[in-house]
Amino acid sequence: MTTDPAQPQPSTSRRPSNIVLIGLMGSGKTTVGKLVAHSLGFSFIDTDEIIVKNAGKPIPDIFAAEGETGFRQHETAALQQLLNQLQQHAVIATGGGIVTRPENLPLLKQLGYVVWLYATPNTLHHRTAHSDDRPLLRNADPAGTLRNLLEARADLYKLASDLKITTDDLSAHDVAYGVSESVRVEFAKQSA
Ligand SMILES: Nc1ncnc2c1ncn2[C@@H]1O[C@H](COP(=O)(O)OP(=O)(O)OP(=O)(O)O)[C@@H](O)[C@H]1O
Ligand SMILES: O=C(O)C1=C[C@@H](O)[C@@H](O)[C@H](O)C1
Ligand SMILES: [Mg+2]
Repeated sequence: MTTDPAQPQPSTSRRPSNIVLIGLMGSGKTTVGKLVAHSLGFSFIDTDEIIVKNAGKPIPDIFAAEGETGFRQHETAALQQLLNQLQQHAVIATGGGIVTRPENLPLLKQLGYVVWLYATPNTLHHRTAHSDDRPLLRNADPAGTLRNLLEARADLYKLASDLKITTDDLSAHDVAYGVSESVRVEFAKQSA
């Protein structure tokens, strides 16, 4: 388990007891998020699911009809919706591009403790190659796209997160265990 807490740790004393997962497509936010929620007895929320429900159509159709800009507007609205109905004890998986709008970064931290699931583009490519439901990877060079997205977003993930977990050599269950144990310690500190 490789974790990297060596980044500025904002005060979390008044933040809700939620876990927010960020990272590129295929980093495991949805898969790991469900496992963490199950193991901690938390509820599970996925911003991609909220967007699909609100828009009444799947993500590729939203991109086709409204472009990436339209999708990003739905994404910010989903975060605002979550903050307006703020829950405790939830695991919130996000979409891979949630950090690309600067106004989303403070919203993520207001929602909870933010964990960046990191993997190399090669790993991400292997994990996403079987599926066609990610519009940004529907092109001739999805591995190159993932490399470019990592380059463009890495600093944003770092800025937005309280903790980074490198997942390349870990099963989804191992990652979930690492997240659960890290947040147990964090939430115990907060309530001390
Ligand atoms: N640590 C892991 N080891 C092996 N496979 C994994 C791991 N984490 C996730 N996967 C697999 O990778 C695929 C993508 O995972 P998942 O959909 O959870 O990613 P995501 O971060 O939610 O992506 P997106 O940003 O597109 O929503 C799934 O098939 C999942 O089972
Ligand atoms: O990384 C991204 O920009 C995306 C990731 C997915 O979770 C979806 O939110 C959508 O396919 C866009
Ligand atoms: Mg997901």
